[in-house]
Amino acid sequence: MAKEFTYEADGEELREWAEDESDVVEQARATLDDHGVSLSDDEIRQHVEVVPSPRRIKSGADGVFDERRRRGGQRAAREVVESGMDLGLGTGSTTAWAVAEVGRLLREGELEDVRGVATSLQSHELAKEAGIPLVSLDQVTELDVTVDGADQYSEEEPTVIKGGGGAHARERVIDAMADELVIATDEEKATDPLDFPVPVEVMPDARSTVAEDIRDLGGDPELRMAERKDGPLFTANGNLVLDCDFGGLDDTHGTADDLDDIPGVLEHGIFLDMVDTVYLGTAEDVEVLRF
Ligand SMILES: O=C(CO)[C@H](O)[C@H](O)COP(=O)(O)O
Repeated sequence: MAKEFTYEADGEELREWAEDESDVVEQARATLDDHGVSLSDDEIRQHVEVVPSPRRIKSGADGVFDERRRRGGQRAAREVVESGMDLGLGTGSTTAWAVAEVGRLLREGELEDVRGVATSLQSHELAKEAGIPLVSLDQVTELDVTVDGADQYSEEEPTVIKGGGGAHARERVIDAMADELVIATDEEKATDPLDFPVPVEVMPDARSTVAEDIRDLGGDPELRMAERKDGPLFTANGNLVLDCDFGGLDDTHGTADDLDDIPGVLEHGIFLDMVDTVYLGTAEDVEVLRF
């Protein structure tokens, strides 16, 4: 978890964040000096909160500190999570705010007896840091709620594309186990038709034949490369990911069925008929859509 300082000076909101508290205090002091405000270190610390660390999140600080994502994730956690629940914890920058918020509510005693099941190592680590008791996926068969994110969202049906973080195989299992699947996302991801390249997890040895089948369907598959490692990205299941650009998805069900039928495809990122509620962070507020 990182640390964030927020303070209002002359009607302006001052914000600083850092991985460590000592760094954020130093940055805050410099910013306050620029605004002619003098606070002691202890006073600064009173304006410091625990926030998700961008370190392990693909979209980095820009994604994590996007106000719309913060708003959508936090509000979803506050409104749907209740004491006693078993909770699926999604992956990505938006759900990171939901996980952090559940942790805060547990620390402050507003929630109790919540157990989380993580959709990825990223959300597992974050939940651990946030103080959410975790159980492994094979210890549960049902969940009350899963709060997950989306790479793109269409109100038609409603449908989401997932897998930008490469966690969509495990996300599908945990999303499907929940009585209620809540998607926390932001207005920029809402579009119709969906045109985000569909992440397809494939058996490593089958990547060429699967790519050929995807081209026959009209898609343009691109092997996802790792960052800070030579070669492709391997998922938590030891597989590869083909990001498949179909242009606009005019027939989402048809494309999903076609991908399901390709031997060697472990999972794709088109999630149909699963979403119950969407928390869409907007510039000023959060739009809640129930299906
Ligand atoms: O599907 C996912 C990971 O596999 C994420 O939920 C999706 O990439 C959205 O992430 P973010 O909220 O950071 O935009």
